[in-house]
Amino acid sequence: MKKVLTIAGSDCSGGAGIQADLKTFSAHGVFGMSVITAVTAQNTQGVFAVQDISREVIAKQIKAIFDDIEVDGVKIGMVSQVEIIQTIAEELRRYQPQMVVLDPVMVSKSGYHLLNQKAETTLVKELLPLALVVTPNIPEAEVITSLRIKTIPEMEEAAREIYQMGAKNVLLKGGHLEEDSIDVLYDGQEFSYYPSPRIATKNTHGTGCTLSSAIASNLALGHDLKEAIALAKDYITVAIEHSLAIGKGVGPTHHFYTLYKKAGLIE
Ligand SMILES: Nc1ncnc2c1ncn2[C@@H]1O[C@H](COP(=O)(O)OP(=O)(O)O)[C@@H](O)[C@H]1O
Ligand SMILES: Cc1ncc(COP(=O)(O)O)c(N)n1
Repeated sequence: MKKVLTIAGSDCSGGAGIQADLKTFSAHGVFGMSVITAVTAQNTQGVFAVQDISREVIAKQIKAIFDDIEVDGVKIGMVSQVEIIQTIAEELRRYQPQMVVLDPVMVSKSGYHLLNQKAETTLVKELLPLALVVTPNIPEAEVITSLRIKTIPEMEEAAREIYQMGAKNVLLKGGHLEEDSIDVLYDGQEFSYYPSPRIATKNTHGTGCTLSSAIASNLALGHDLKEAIALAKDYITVAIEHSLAIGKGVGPTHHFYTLYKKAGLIE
């Protein structure tokens, strides 16, 4: 069985972060592992508190996994602050995993800064070069590049800029566009496009976490990057189509729709 690791924050309400990542890994038939960087108190309505985990304990979690287990894929999500980013970067430089997907989580859908703003440049400097692909959403790409992004050509321009900052591949996600939800990949040579019609739902809590974990799973399973992204895009589209009206705010996506359907557990 392939083994995939998420390095991210805990979302107690189960829609985003570590919890979304582990559900995504399970739905892909890979063995999920987690290094927890922070514990958040959040739900579908907002983020109410964050307790960062100490850099020592983060480093020891990474060491405990890599010293013992062969890791086939890594996804990085919420990393909070400068010291935590430096610790993760140091450990990854030591163990050198090849299949790293970096989701540069900055602000929650409810507007809470999950990444200290002082750490934005550290994230780019330290983690971007270690990743095979970085998956910013439009607001994150705007922070990284200082560009304003509203159209596909503007997404292409931003993806080029992020590539020039040291990313091997840039997948700029289009969930925040007004029209269809088109994700744009730039590999330094050409653009590839992953379109889907916009699904009319407010329940998109954890979509970015889920997409990056699905890409990491597909890479671990042996797919090349373009294939891994295409399959992950299909997975997130089904997960949003069947998203769950749980809680009073922005509900989570459905990780197991296809599996449950095949098993006859849902109509
Ligand atoms: N309403 C929607 N309909 C269809 N796809 C969507 C929708 N919202 C987001 N997506 C897709 O979900 C994934 C996550 O995108 P996005 O919402 O931009 O990321 P984030 O959760 O980091 O803000 C992308 O593949 C995007 O195209
Ligand atoms: C612990 C944690 N990590 C990440 C997100 C971003 O979630 P989204 O994918 O909805 O932007 C979150 N809300 N909480």
